[in-house]
Amino acid sequence: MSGKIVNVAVVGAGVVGSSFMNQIIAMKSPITYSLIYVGEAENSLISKDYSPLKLDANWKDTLAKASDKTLTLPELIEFLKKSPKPTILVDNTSSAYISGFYPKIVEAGISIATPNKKAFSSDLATWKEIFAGRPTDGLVYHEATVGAGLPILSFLREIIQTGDEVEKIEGIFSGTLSYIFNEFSTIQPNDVKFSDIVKVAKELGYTEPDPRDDLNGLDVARKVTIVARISGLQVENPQSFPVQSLIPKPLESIESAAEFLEKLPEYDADLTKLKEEAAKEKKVLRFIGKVDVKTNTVSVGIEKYDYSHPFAALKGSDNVISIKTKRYTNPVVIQGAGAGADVTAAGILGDVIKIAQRL
Ligand SMILES: NC(=O)C1=CN([C@@H]2O[C@H](COP(=O)(O)OP(=O)(O)OC[C@H]3O[C@@H](n4cnc5c(N)ncnc54)[C@H](OP(=O)(O)O)[C@@H]3O)[C@@H](O)[C@H]2O)C=CC1
Ligand SMILES: N[C@@H](CC=O)C(=O)O
Ligand code: NA
Repeated sequence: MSGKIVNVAVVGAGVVGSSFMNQIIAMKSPITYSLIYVGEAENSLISKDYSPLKLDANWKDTLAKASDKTLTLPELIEFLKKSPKPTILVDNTSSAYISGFYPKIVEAGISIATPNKKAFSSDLATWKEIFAGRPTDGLVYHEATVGAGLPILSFLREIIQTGDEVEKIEGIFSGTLSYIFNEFSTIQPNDVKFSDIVKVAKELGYTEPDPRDDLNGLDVARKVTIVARISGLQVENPQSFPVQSLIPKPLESIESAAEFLEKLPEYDADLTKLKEEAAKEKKVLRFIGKVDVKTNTVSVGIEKYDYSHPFAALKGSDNVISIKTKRYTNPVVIQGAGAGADVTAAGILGDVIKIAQRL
C-alpha cells in the first residue's frame, strides 16, 4: 500500500460521466481516489473541507438530492487550487466553455483527464498552451478523445518519445459513423434507411450529445487534428483541411437537433443512391480520416472499399486505425469499439490512474 491519496473532481455525469462514476466508485486500488466534487450542469456535490464525499452505487440519487449550486469554472479552479492533496479534474462534458479553461487549470497545477475533444482540437495556440510543460503544470491525459478507450494516443506518444516517426495514419475514427455505415452499406444488399440508423446510433449512446456533430464530419476532423498534432503536424484547426459533411444542405440552418432528426428521412435517397452505385462496383462506403505526415495533408470523408477490404467486414461501432511509421513499415492496426459509455469511461479512468501514479 502506497497510502497515496489523490483528490478527484468530476464535471458532467451524462452517458459517459455516469459510467465513469460507477467505475471509480467500484474500483479497488492501492491509491485512494477521493471524490471531492461532482458537478452536473445545475447542481453538484461539494466537499467544502476536501474530505471524501460519501458516495456508493446510489451516487445518482445522492447527486439528484444535492442542493449545492454548480460552481462556475473560476470558482471551481479556486476551490481545486486550495485542495490539500494533488488534484485531478475529470471533464466528462463536451463543453467548449469548460475546456476553454484548460490552460488556466493546468497552470494552476491541477491535472486533467478527459474525453472532451474541444480544447485539443481548437486553435493550435491553445494546444501549445495546454502542453507548455512548465514544471509546476498539472498533467493532461486525453486518451478517450480518439478511439474512446482504445490505446491510440498513449501508443503514438510513446513511440514518438522513443524516436519513431509517424508517416501515415488512416482509418475509421467515429464509432457513430462506423456503426451507421456498417449497417447501411453492407456486402449483402439491404433496405436500411440512413436516417433510421442515425436514430439507433443515438439511442445506443455512440453519438455526440448533438448527433449533427458526428454527421457533419467535425467529430472525425477533431480526432484527426489531435493525432496529426501528436504526429508533429501543425494543424491550425479542424476547419483548415477538407472535411465532408453528411448533413443535407437544406438542413444546415436548422436549430434544434430534434427537428433535424425529424426532417432527415426526407433526404435518405441521396445516400441510398451513393451506396447503390458503390454496390455496382462491389464496394461499400466507409467514413475515413487520413493523415499523411510527409505530404503534410489531412482529410476526412466518404471513401469506397472493395468487399474484400478489411474495412468492409467491420462490425458494430468499431474504430480501426492503421499507423505506419519509420519503424512499423508494416502498419500497426488498432481495432475495437470506438464509442460507448463503458469503454470510454474505462479510458478516462485509465488516464486518472496514470496521472495519480505520476503525482
Ligand atoms: N459517447 C461516447 O461514446 C463517447 C463520448 N466521448 C466524449 O465524452 C464526452 C461526454 O459525452 P456523453 O456522455 O456522451 O455526453 P452527454 O451529453 O450524455 O453528457 C454530458 C454531460 O455534461 C453535462 N454538462 C454540460 N455542461 C456542464 C457544466 N457546465 N457543468 C457540469 N456538467 C455539464 C451535461 O448536463 P446537461 O445534459 O444537463 O447539459 C451532460 O450530463 C463528450 O466530450 C464526448 O465527445 C468520447 C468518446 C466516446
Ligand atoms: N461521437 C463519437 C464518440 C466518441 O468520440 C463517436 O461516435 O466516435
Ligand atoms: Na483512445
